Amino acid sequence: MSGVLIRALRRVKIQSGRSWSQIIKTLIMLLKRVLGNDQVSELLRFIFLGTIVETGRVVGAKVVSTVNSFFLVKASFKQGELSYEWVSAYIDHHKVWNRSRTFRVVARNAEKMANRDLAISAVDGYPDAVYEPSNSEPELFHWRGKHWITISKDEKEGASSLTLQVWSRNRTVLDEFVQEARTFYRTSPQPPPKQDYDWSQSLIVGHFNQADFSYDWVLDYLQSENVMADANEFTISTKQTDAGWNREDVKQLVRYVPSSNTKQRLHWRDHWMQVEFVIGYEDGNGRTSGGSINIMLHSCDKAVLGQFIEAARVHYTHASISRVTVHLTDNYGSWARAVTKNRRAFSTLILPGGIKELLLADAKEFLASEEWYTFAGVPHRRGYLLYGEPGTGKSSTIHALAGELGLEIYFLSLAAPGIDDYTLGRLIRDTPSRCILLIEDIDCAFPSREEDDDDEPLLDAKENPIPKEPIPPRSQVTLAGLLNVLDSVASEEGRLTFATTNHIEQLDPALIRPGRMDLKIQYGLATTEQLEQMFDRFYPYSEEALPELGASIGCYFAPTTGERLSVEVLAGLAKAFAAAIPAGRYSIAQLQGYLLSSKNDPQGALAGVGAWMEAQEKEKREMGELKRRRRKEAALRRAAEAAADREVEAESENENANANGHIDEAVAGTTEVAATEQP
Ligand SMILES: Nc1ncnc2c1ncn2[C@@H]1O[C@H](COP(=O)(O)OP(=O)(O)OP(=O)(O)O)[C@@H](O)[C@H]1O
Repeated sequence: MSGVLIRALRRVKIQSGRSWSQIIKTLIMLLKRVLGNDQVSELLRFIFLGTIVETGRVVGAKVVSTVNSFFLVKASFKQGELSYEWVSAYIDHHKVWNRSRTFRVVARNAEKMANRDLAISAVDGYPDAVYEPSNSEPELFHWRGKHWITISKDEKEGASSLTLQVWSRNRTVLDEFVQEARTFYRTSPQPPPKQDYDWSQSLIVGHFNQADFSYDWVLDYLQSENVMADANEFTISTKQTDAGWNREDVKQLVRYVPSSNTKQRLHWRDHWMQVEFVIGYEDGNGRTSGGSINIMLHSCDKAVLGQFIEAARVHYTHASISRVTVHLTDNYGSWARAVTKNRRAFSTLILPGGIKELLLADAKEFLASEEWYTFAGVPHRRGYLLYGEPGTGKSSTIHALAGELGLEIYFLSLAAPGIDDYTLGRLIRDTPSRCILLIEDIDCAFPSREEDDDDEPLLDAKENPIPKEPIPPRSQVTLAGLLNVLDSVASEEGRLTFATTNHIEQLDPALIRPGRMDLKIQYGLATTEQLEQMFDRFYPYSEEALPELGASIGCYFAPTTGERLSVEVLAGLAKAFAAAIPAGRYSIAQLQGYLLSSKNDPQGALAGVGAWMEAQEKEKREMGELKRRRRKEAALRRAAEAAADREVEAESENENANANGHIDEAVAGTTEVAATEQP
């Protein structure tokens, strides 16, 4: 074709100076010649037809779009939006995609699926084949039998979208559709899908940190609600301190603990919620901290979160009636997760007359008189110091009292790692009002404490007393820091502070003055009265006990005759037992250990007590001997080391002196040489 054009152009000669009419004529003539060519005219016909078709298509599309916008209402829903979940769940429920002929086959546990039609369920404990429609073609949905809706889905990893075209001029159909999808989603008994999106814009999200007490309430409550019922990812633990999540298996050896960042759904009082467990890190003592529970409520009513927290708190408090909660610190100076112990009945304490009653009455009176304290301008706090021999019941009293008063214990060891003046202050501020703050072995914290109560000075080979080794400070807490905390405003909120020590004489008087330690109670070794009470407690008599079942609580037999021991015989044995043991010689803990060895044989217990005491005395003597020997060896070693150090020092002094002498001599020699060399 280009050849034809070139030939035609060659025939035309355009000379300068010709008029425009001649040029036009020439061009027309040229055009005629070109058009006269068959190939050119064919080409032009194609161009013309193409233009008509394209124009028709554009006009048609314009008309369709105008008609669409006139007769259709369009809406799109993006993944990550709650509205997308409503519509997705709703159209899944109406099996809109079930007509699809394109599937993605996945392996799932179909038992809990909302749309089970799409699963080939084998019920053999193995995952089922589940058909997920992966339709890119729009589907026509005849909604409510009268409205046509075209639904198309654009599937993209994490960014899918749905587009709806409602065949109606009226937007109210779309409104009704969305409203119905929303209601369906909200009231559906099916759990909503697990979500990774940040929906804090539309839903209420609550974070409960492990360091906060609400964490314990929520954790306890969720356990009781069996929130892990449909979980399938666990960490298996045999530690009793780990929270077990299988409600029926509380006492099982193996515990199922949520794995890191597990998400669960829970239907709570008509609201769905997503519960996420973020597992903390374990410190050197095997305690975890830094974990949290995040709860996303399918509601945007903050009151629902409030109701949930209140329900958790009430449940926790109620459950605590039969147990005592003890909060412990972690390695970073924060309160870590609490442990709970069965409550100890106050009546099981064996203390000399009146002490229990005095303590209980004092604590109750204190807790009940907050107003009076405010009125009198006296800080509302009370300190108790329980001191005395080990194993005499100091800690047991505090635990029993906490159970009796329904208070939680915040246990502080001043020598624990991570506890210094600063963290101590923070810990105290973080405890709630109305609790028991327990500082055990308060004397351990300060350097004044001596390891040994044997005051007899040790002598070296020349009978000179050997100085005692200074004991390094065990705690980073200073006395001033502790006093500050005990006097702080944070301690004035109805807190009972209990401190225990075996060495009251080593405590600074400032620490135990009234106002800091208001009531001091001495715990001594077992008195005759306590011994008798203890025997009674170990071997009670019960009318209800069935002798035919053999020895049991409340029913004992004489090993020789096989006769059941009457209440009078048991009382006589108790008196004889108390009389056989010298008062103020053994602690209740020691005697408890002995009696446990003949739990069902009170006569045997009485008969064997003499031998037991002998063994105790022998052991005590041997222990005393061993301790003295060790101390002596250590002292001699220290003395030998000190002597060796002195020797080394003396030697080095000698060497220095000698070296200085040589240098002086050398210097003198040089002078001499220099003098002789002079001319
Ligand atoms: N007075 C008591 N009444 C009842 N049980 C007691 C008594 N004293 C000791 N026990 C028992 O002895 C064991 C140790 O008691 P506990 O820990 O209360 O003694 P403690 O005085 O606090 O000892 P430590 O000073 O060594 O801490 C516990 O099992 C407790 O049941």
